[in-house]
Amino acid sequence: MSGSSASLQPPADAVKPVRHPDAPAPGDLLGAHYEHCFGCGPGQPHGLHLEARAGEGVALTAEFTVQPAHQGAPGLAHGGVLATALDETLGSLNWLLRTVAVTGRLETDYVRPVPVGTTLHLAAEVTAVAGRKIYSRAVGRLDGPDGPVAVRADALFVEVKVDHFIDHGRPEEIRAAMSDPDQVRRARAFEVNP
Ligand SMILES: CCCCCCCCCCCCCCCC(=O)SCCNC(=O)CCNC(=O)[C@H](O)C(C)(C)COP(=O)(O)OP(=O)(O)OC[C@H]1O[C@@H](n2cnc3c(N)ncnc32)[C@H](O)[C@@H]1OP(=O)(O)O
Repeated sequence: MSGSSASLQPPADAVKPVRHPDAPAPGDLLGAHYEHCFGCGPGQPHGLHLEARAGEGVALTAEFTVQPAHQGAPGLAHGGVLATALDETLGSLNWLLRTVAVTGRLETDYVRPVPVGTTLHLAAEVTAVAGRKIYSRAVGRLDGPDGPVAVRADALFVEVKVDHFIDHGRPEEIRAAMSDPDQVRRARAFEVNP
């Protein structure tokens, strides 16, 4: 079962997550954090184009429709693509904390196959925070927000400085992200680690 490994159990000194006062209002779309992100970027032709919407507290919902480009077995979503959808959904939670963080660990359960053409309805929440470590979980359902569970994940994200991307990313993409005219994406990339 996802989340069963010791490193996904919050330590005793973990605290409840605190929604940032400037987090998007419940119901608001979060938008993409980067034009070319495979998970959420509008400029990524075969990407997931996942759309996340803020919920109450440090929780959100997201939707992703499985396209023919996302197949593994004929007519079925590739498991890695489903893990990406979970990862992207969980990663989007960090915007509600106004924290930049990257996935350290992601554990997934695949419960039901997900056919091409299906819209996966995802729901995710941060469960605990301990220093730089952010613990979260997500579930993806078929046929609607209350439909049968297809996938589940537990994750540990680790807070990083923007330098993480500048030090490790390719200069051309970093430059492009820095000059992105989209103000929301720039805010998500650069205004969270003052
Ligand atoms: C200029 C342009 C800007 C653009 C701005 C864009 C902003 C928005 C981008 C977001 C993108 C979203 C997209 C979706 C989310 C991804 O997919 S992110 C991409 C996939 N993830 C990665 O590439 C991460 C690669 N790994 C790393 O860089 C490093 O291992 C990490 C995770 C930063 C940790 O390294 P570190 O900073 O040296 O921290 P470290 O001291 O090792 O660990 C800190 C704590 O975390 C624990 N930990 C670390 N890794 C693990 C693990 N794998 N398992 C368990 N515990 C762990 C450690 O045990 C430690 O615990 P404590 O000792 O404090 O109790």
